[in-house]
Amino acid sequence: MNYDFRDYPDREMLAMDLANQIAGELRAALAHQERAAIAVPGGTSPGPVFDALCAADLDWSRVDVMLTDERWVPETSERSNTRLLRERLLTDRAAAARFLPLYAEAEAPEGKLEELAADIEPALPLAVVLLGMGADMHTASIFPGADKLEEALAPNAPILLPMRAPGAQEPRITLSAHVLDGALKKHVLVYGSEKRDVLHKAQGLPTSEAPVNAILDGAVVHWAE
Ligand SMILES: O=C1O[C@H](COP(=O)(O)O)[C@@H](O)[C@H](O)[C@H]1O
Repeated sequence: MNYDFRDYPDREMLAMDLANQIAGELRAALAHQERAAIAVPGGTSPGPVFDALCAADLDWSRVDVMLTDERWVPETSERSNTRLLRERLLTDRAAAARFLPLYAEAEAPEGKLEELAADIEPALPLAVVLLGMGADMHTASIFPGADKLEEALAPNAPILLPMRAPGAQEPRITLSAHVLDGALKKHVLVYGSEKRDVLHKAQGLPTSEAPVNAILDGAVVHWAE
């Protein structure tokens, strides 16, 4: 597994620097293609990166923004990744971007998979992906022990999968590993010594135990305490 590990003095510097890198990569993609797609995580880590990225000076009207994964909850829920995205990324200059949702009102993700994937397919491959990682080595909503883990890691996986896992409070929907790994530029955001050690321990483990390994090759890991 070959990835670049960047260690920052603090989270604020990481957020500014990472947002600048991503903005540069989106600009570069837009210089030679009509549209560029970016997938970003939810959870507790990416908010400050979104706060910096939303002000980036680039042609957001040609950018497709999607989540790497979503919890199957409405936007009114505090746990909605879409809500975080709308509040912290799809604002300021980035309000001009096109949002491709991973949630639609339905009891369970299964009923909406095809509809949601149909909108995402023309936007692929991703120009940029930003991923998070849980302390259990999950990334996006590809969890160890999940019901559709093997399918999500398969090279011929569909774009989207529903996912239920012991480590997840609610049903999830996730981009598959090959869609995430197929991004031209891959970034992983990790805070704190516990997750740094977890990432280190993931080295050499099979992707079934450490799903994050499925996307690490060629990625840049951005870390701050
Ligand atoms: O549930 C999720 O968790 C991961 C990690 O989140 P964090 O709060 O530990 O940063 C996140 O990357 C994913 O998008 C989210 O749905």
